Amino acid sequence: MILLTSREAEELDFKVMNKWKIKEETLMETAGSKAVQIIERNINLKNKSAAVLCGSGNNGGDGYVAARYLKNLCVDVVILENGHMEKQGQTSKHYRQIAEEMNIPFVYINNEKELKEQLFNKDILIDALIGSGLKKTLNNEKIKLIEVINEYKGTVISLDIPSGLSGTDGQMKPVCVNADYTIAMGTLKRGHVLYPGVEYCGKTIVADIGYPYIETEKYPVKIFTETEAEKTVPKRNRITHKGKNGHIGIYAGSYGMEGASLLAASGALYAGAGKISLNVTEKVSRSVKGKIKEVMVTALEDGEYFTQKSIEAALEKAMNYKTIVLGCGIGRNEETQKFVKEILTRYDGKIIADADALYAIADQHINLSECKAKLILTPHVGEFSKLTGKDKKEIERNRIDEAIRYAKENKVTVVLKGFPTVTADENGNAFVNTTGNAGMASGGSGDVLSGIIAVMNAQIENTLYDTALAVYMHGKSGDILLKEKGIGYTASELAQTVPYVRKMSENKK
Ligand SMILES: NC(=O)C1=CN([C@@H]2O[C@H](COP(=O)(O)OP(=O)(O)OC[C@H]3O[C@@H](n4cnc5c(N)ncnc54)[C@H](OP(=O)(O)O)[C@@H]3O)[C@@H](O)[C@H]2O)[C@@H](O)CC1
Ligand SMILES: [K+]
Repeated sequence: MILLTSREAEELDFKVMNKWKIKEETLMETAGSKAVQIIERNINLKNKSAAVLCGSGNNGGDGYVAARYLKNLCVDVVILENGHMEKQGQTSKHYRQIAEEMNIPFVYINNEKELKEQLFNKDILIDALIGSGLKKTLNNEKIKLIEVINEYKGTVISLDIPSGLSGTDGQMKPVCVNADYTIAMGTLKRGHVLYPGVEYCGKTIVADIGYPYIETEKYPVKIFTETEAEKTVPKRNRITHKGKNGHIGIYAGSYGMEGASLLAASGALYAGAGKISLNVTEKVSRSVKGKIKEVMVTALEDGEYFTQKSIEAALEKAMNYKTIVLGCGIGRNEETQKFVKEILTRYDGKIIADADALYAIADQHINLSECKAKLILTPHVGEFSKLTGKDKKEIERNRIDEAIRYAKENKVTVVLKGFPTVTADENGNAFVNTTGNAGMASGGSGDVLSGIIAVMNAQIENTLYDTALAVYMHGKSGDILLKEKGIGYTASELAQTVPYVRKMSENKK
């Protein structure tokens, strides 16, 4: 499912009207009627009263149409208006006139007091004040109206996007309607899934208003949905064997951080790896050997952390693997960072570079476009800030575009972890993930993810989809655990829940 900025949404409307000759009247009629169908499915409308607050733009136009369908369902409906109604477009005017001819009452709202009076005793408010046409910061008049809406106790349904919320970056300008439901017209906008916008949308439901999919599928940023997971998840036939399901090589852990290597191995194990080899140093091997029976452990060199001494042995072993995980808990010693640099520049397979490997890339100024390996980088915002030299807040404000830019510039796949996690590839395509929860912000969760990504990349053949699927599964495991146990579930449990998620997606294929 595509995810658009407000500008892209505007551009898509324009294309649909001009190239595909679907008229504005048709789009607005469909938007308003679908909205009421969705409302009817979610709320009992019997004996209910509703106010539809319409602005002067096309969002208000959707509101007039919705008011008509509500009236047809015998809802006691009033239309409230605010804004420069004289600049209303022809299509909105047309639907306004129909509502007038149906004797739906109209009230112009001059100030917040009048809005408060009108909302008194109304069960439902349809917010059609401002949609994706929001420009810059709200004026005082609109801010006060939105504050009244946010004190209102009835059910609030925003058409397209809560008024005051930016569809592009999910920021409030500086306030926005706090909706119970948001009915997104045609497509999701970034503001519906980015923080803090996502907290103000309530339940977001997309109304299909008939955009031709050939036009929409061209947009490069998409949500990785359950449907994508079902289509992408690898399916095994009966004659499979462990060699076919991917031999995963993990180079992880150092003295004191042994657990990271085991968690990456658990991620790979429960995601369904064919074989797993865990490569560590002698001192680490003493504590990890035998901890996971299915994992083969090899000590590449003596000591507490990897150094250049074991590069040749590491590269020789790497020839056996389908994908490699590099970096979880390896530490940030200069010698370890040189070990990372040699692997990245000399190995020509697929590497999932995580945690300390990302620090090595930044500290050793490794030129990623010169690396032979096909790289998947999995930074959280702190690591991404280290890689790019950018401020964390700046990255958070623009996490989708930042991930895409970095992936394109460095010819890598990036998994920018956080809320929401963004998986971007070198061609400028990206998936935004909507599974996962705050319980996953705990030690070891990222190590598990690296293992899952390695397996999905070993079992399917499209890096962007494989990686996005792994991110989806990881988050979904967290969602299952949150429901069953609550916050406090562990990274090990996250790994152990992955088979259930995989089964859910496989069964629906
Ligand atoms: N085009 C189509 O075919 C389709 C479009 N569709 C629908 O149209 C919507 C987009 O419509 P749009 O572009 O007309 O803008 P829209 O969101 O109604 O807001 C404009 C008004 O908001 C106000 N306003 C803005 N900024 C402000 C500020 N800072 N401070 C204060 N006020 C501010 C300003 O009003 P004013 O107060 O100046 O009168 C301005 O006129 C879209 O979300 C979807 O619902 C769908 O039906 C599908 C088909
Ligand atoms: K709205």
